[in-house]
Amino acid sequence: MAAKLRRVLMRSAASAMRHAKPAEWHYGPGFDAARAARQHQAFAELVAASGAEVEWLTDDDDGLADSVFTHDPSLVTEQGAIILAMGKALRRSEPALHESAYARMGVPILGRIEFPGSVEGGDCVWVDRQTLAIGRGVRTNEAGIGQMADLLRPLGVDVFGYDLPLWHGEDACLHLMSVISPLADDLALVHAPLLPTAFYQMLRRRGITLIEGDADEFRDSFGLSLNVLPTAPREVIAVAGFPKTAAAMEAAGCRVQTFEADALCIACEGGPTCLTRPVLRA
Ligand SMILES: NC(=O)NCCC[C@H](N)C(=O)O
Repeated sequence: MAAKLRRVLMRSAASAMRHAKPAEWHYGPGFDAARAARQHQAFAELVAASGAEVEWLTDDDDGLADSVFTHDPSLVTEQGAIILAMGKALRRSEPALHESAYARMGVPILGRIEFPGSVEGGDCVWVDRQTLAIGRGVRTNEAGIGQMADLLRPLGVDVFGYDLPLWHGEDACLHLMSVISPLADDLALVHAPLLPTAFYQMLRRRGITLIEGDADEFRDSFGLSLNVLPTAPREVIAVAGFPKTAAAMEAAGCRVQTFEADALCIACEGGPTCLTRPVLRA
C-alpha cells in the first residue's frame, strides 16, 4: 500500500460538493464548499507532482458529495478492480461511477460485492500482496467480507476480518484505515487504542514498525491527523496542523508534505488516503 504511486483515481470537489448540506452528509460546521474545492485542487497538485498519473472521475454536479472520497467505492487487485457495495446509504450510486471509469481506462473488472453484503475501500488494508485485512464495522459487514474472500481466494489472497469499535456512532465514519496508515512495507502510522487487537498482533508478528500518532492531535482532528497518503515508501502527504504526528513520521525517516484541509477533510471525515483510489503502485 506504500509502493510508488503510479496511477490514481480522483474526483474534483468543485462540482460534487457544491450544494452539499452538512447536516445531510454528517459534515461538521467547518465545511465550506468553495474552500473544500480549493483545498482539493492543492492536494491534487501535490499528488500529480509526486509523478502519479491522475485519472479523473467525470466532474458532474450530481450531488454525490462524498464521491470525492474515491478510496471507498472500489478496490484494485493484480487481476482487476472489484466494484464494492457501500455501507453509507447516500453513497450507494458511487461504485457505478468507478465502473465507468475503469471501462474507459481499460482496467478489467474482477468482480463485485453484492448487497446485502457491504465493503468500503477504507476498511481494506493490504498487509502484503497475499494478505488483505478488512475492518468489520458500520460500513463493512460479514457478508461482504465473505464475498471478498471468495473473489480473492483464486488469486491466492487470504482475507482476515477484524471488528472495529463503534467510536463516534453509526453515522460517523470509522474505517480500518482511520486507525492505520501504511508508510512503507515495514512501517505504519497507527492510533493503537482503536486498533483491533488481533490486527495489531498480526502487524507486530510480521515485524512491521508501528509509529504512534499523537493522541491529542488524533482527537482534535477527529482522526484525520493519522490519515496519511504515501506516494512512495516514506514519502507522504498529510493534513497540515499536526506537528507532533508529522515529527514522529520524520523521526522514522519520512518526508512529510502537508496541505490545508480544514474544510475538505476535517469537516468531512476523510483525509488524503480517502481522496485517492490507487490503481497502480509498483
Ligand atoms: N476511506 C475513508 O476513510 N473515507 C472517508 C469517507 C468520508 C465520507 N464523508 C464518508 O462518510 O463516507
